[in-house]
Amino acid sequence: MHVQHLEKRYGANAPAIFSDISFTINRGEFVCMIGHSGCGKSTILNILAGLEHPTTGHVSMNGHHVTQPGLERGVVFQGHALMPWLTVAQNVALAVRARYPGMNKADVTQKVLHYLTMVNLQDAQHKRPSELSGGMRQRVGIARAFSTTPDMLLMDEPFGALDALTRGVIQEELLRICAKTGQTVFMITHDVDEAILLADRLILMSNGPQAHIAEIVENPLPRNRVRTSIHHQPGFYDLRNHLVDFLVRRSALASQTSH
Ligand SMILES: Nc1ncnc2c1ncn2[C@@H]1O[C@H](COP(=O)(O)OP(=O)(O)OP(=O)(O)O)[C@@H](O)[C@H]1O
Repeated sequence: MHVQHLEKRYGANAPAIFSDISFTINRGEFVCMIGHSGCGKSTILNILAGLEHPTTGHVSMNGHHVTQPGLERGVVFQGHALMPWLTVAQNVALAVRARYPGMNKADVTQKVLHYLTMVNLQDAQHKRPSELSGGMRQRVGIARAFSTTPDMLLMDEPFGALDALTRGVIQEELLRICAKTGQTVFMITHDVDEAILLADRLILMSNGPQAHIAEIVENPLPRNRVRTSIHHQPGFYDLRNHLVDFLVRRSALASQTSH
């Protein structure tokens, strides 16, 4: 996916929320975007999803301009966006059938159960979203996105509402899936440790308004990262300090110098 010179303004005379946002996401790569609230991360993700349009600039994937949502791009939102009248299993099945129209019923059911088990919701498959906690609903949204095996997974703070234990399990599952399938991912997170564990590359945004990309950092830690031992790996604390220092100090400086 190529992202070129994105700028977003709400109103002709309004200041840009962000400008000149350009980056590439290579096939099989896991890219995280980090930045303070309001710098436009969700808006950028929505543009990559085709749900919003930039004021200027464009996004292309597999040689086509992204202008609308597509099944080859799976989105996990902060809010889960489930159909309230369908059960958990039916919500996931709906997505699987949309993505694979010819798949037989038994295969759909098996796929649904596989991804619900991944997020530990196999026992809740016949419940409706209103009967679930917020974290459980979020896990259904994650299972639904994974179940469609999209070319690119777009995730806007997908684990923010989860308890630490579930979060860890799903992070590890995500790493496993990515290693196995070469899944391409663009993810927004506020969590520095999560970004270091998951991302091959980190895009650091300056503060808004008129936010821009302050820095793109390659993760120097090798790809076989493991959550429980990553902090013992050489280079972990250097990277962590660099990111925390950016968020605490340099993100605001980067924004001032751009004005
Ligand atoms: N429809 C809209 N009209 C006007 N301003 C908007 C609209 N949507 C978003 N904004 C503004 O654009 C800016 C960026 O919003 P966005 O949600 O993309 O930021 P974010 O970095 O994802 O924040 P957070 O981390 O809090 O989710 C904010 O200042 C927001 O108020």
